[in-house]
Amino acid sequence: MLTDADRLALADRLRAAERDRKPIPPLVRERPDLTAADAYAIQLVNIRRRAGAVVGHKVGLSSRAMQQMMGVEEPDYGHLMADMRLSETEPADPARYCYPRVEIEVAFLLGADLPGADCTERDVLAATEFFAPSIELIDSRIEDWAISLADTIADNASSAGFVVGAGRVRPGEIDIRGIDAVLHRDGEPVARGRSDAVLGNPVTAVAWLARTVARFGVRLRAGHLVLPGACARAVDAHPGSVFRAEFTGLGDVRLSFAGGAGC
Ligand SMILES: C[C@H](O)CC(=O)C(=O)O
Repeated sequence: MLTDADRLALADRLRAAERDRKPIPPLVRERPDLTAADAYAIQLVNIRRRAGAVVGHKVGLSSRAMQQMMGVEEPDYGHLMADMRLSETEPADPARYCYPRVEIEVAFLLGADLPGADCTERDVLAATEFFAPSIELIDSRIEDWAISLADTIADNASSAGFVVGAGRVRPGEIDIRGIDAVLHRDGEPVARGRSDAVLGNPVTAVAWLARTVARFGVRLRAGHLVLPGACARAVDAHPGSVFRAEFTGLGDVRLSFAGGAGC
């Protein structure tokens, strides 16, 4: 376990990397003793420093496709902040990111608080008001995406932004395990997946999240958004990229990037 001062120093480095868009070497290279508990504490230091509200949470690395892509074997979570919300109509500025990638996810919009340590899949379905189509923009403040589990946890689960499409479907109106999703970049299909790629059922990922955040004194609240994890590989975004994702039964969602230079 790191000391509070060690954690603060690593949080400072990640914060500067994000602010200056200058990625840093993996934290575990310098601190091989960095644990997941240290990393969540570092994540929280930087979340508390940010202006604006927490509007939800994300689960990362909950599908085999993403675990294989990142070389990490277990899920983690991060915070979604109000200023991470992107627009379907306003292009995102690629210069704000280091190595932006786009993922397709079925979003959960919570209509009631979830229980913590005992949360079940039944609780998740009861508390979910709507499912919606979404895209998560992930980014790494660690050089070349060379992340270990602890690196990505400390770096807010590599989250950078999200956009939710207009479609809204209530649980009970759709088989949440059988939603097919396809991501198009510049008109070409570049990734496909099915919602059950996420831990067999995205509802399972949200129940896992509720139980896991409870260990850190956090609850998933009514009005919050939960992204349960990508159901397909993430795809690189470039200046000028235009993405559209289609979800059977849920509708579509778009995200585009302005032209210009990233870091
Ligand atoms: C590295 C990211 O957490 C991946 C992610 O967002 C996902 O798997 O979903």
